[in-house]
Amino acid sequence: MKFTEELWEAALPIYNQIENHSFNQELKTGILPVEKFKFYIYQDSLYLADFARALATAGTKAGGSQDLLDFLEFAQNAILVERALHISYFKEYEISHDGVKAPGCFAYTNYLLSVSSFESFEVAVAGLLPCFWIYKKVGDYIYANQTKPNAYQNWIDAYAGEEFAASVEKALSICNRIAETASSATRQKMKDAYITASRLEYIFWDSAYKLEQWPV
Ligand SMILES: Cc1ncc(CN)c(N)n1
Repeated sequence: MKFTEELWEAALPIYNQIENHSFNQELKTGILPVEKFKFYIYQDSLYLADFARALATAGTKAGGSQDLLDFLEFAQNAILVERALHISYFKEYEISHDGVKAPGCFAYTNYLLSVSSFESFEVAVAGLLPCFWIYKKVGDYIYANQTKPNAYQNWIDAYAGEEFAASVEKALSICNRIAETASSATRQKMKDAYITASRLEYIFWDSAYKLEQWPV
């Protein structure tokens, strides 16, 4: 069994909750209230800036230059490709640029920055993997089951698309390769990091659905 298959099995209950979350169910049928989508897009724009930093930081820990290049390319895509999608939504929905990270976004980005800064390349890669893989799975699921026409079609197409799929395949293959030579203690830490990030993915959707705010 590939290591990533073990990861998938370990976090499957969390993934199922993400797929069934009202945010994704309503995105799928296009009935998600626009104010929740706007909240999500704004939070995600804050998320992507730190996600890119975490990817670049993880890359500096890679043993080989190809892995470094791949992580730098992932970081670049997070800013140039995923952000481009956000920019069009910022215009369409007139989303303003002022605001702070909600608690869910704050927790998730801080985790990614911390795992990429203070853990090994192996653990950092596993901690960053849900950002790729869960989005791909959610994108594919929504694409296959969506109600058409759907107000959120561009978002759905981006994460169910081939360009994103190629990055996900690359991240999965790096993770499998480095897990092969990792000790069992490191593999356990990789699994823990993967599960933590998967939980934070759930929290991020949930935060958007609830329009989560800090206590005042
Ligand atoms: C919260 C979150 N996680 C993952 C992705 C996909 N890179 C994203 N755009 N936002």
